[in-house]
Amino acid sequence: MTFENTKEFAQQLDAQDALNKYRDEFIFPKVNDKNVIYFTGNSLGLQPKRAKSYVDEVMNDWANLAVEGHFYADKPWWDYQERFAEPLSKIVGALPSEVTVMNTLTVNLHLLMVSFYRPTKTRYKIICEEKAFPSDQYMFQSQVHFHGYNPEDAIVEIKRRDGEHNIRTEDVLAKIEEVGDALALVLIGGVNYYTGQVFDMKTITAAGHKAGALVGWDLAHAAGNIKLELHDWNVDFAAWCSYKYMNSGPGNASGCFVHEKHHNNPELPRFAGWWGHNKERRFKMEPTFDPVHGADGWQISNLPVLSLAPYLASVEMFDEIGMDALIDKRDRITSYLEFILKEIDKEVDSSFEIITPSNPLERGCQLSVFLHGEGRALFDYLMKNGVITDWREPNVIRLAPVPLYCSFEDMYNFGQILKAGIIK
Ligand SMILES: Cc1ncc(COP(=O)(O)O)c(C=O)c1O
Ligand SMILES: Nc1c(O)cccc1C(=O)C[C@H](N)C(=O)O
Repeated sequence: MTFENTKEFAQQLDAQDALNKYRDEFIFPKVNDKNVIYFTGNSLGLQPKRAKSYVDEVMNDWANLAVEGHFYADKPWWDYQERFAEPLSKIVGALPSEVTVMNTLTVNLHLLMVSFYRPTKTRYKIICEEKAFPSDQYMFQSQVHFHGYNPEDAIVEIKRRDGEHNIRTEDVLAKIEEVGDALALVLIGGVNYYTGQVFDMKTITAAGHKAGALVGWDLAHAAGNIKLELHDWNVDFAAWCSYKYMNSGPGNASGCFVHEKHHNNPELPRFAGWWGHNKERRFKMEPTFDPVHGADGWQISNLPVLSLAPYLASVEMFDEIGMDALIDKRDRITSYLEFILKEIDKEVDSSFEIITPSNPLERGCQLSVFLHGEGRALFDYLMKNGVITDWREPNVIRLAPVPLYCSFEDMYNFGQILKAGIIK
């Protein structure tokens, strides 16, 4: 499709966009009395207007029913998480029994490592990506220490080639083969937080299995952003946070995936708690743990229903729209933003380098831009002028035009503000 850098053209794209009406479902912060152009849904999604009524419902049930709310609320609290199974399974490409919601992302990765990182004297290495999100690096290091291994030896990072911003699939596959019999686990961010690169999860999962390892994915930047087929790709486990593309609110609950092939394995260790115990018998207060079938069997504590409420509101909105429609708009709006950036780059005496892959199959909605000719002053200018983006050292701004609430006109307006900020 050929694009034009004009307001009229952007407005025409908005008029043709079936998702444009969802923009009105979100609350935008204002700068100078105008809605901001929000590019940081990859860090914290905007608040869906309908989230408040879901939270109010729990607050009212608590006020009116108190402890009885566990069983007699309209949405009883004791199995509140089961409402997520259907919609969430469609978002991540899983069976309903393979997903659950609980805890937070790094906590869940640690808990899943209990089951899926079981190093032996000879097979103990973990393959991850170079410059993984710091929390993942700390998680790896502490897990490896916990098992008595040396992180420098046990953690194998896949490097970028000199002068390249993204990791090549062929290099991941070569590293898996090289580590071979020593490889216990492959665990990579499905979408890299810094560059927005999408990894070929299907191919990498198959290669990990071929080497005799297990394969998990950190889907913080993938869930609700890209098409996932976790069940069909035969992924062993995965976890994600819900506060980014799934708009559930700051620090909110995480989601987990455990492939059904692991559900009935009595050998698999896990850290247990009463919320993972046989649902029908949970309140019989029995002494021996009998896990619920499926990913719910990894639950530990009774759930923070107040925080699940906005997550449920959001997941139901995804269910209404469907990932295919979302991804269709995502590709159009991301390509339009890419076009705008290139147009502005031609018009000004500066130089931007988009370090995210240009192939739509290798990216979600994030474009990470290296500002060669500009520095932090440009980022500050954008923020002051109502463009909410984020700055990552040394010189990168990340722009995520989230298809649920960003408009094509936002992209055009952003280009004009960017140009004024550079010429100034
Ligand atoms: C890839 C990745 N992993 C882990 C985290 C940490 O998540 P949490 O603080 O919810 O554990 C984040 C985001 O903060 C992330 O982007
Ligand atoms: N969760 C965050 C927070 O509470 C404060 C600041 C940033 C975050 C983030 O989520 C960062 C995000 N994972 C990233 O990709 O940079």
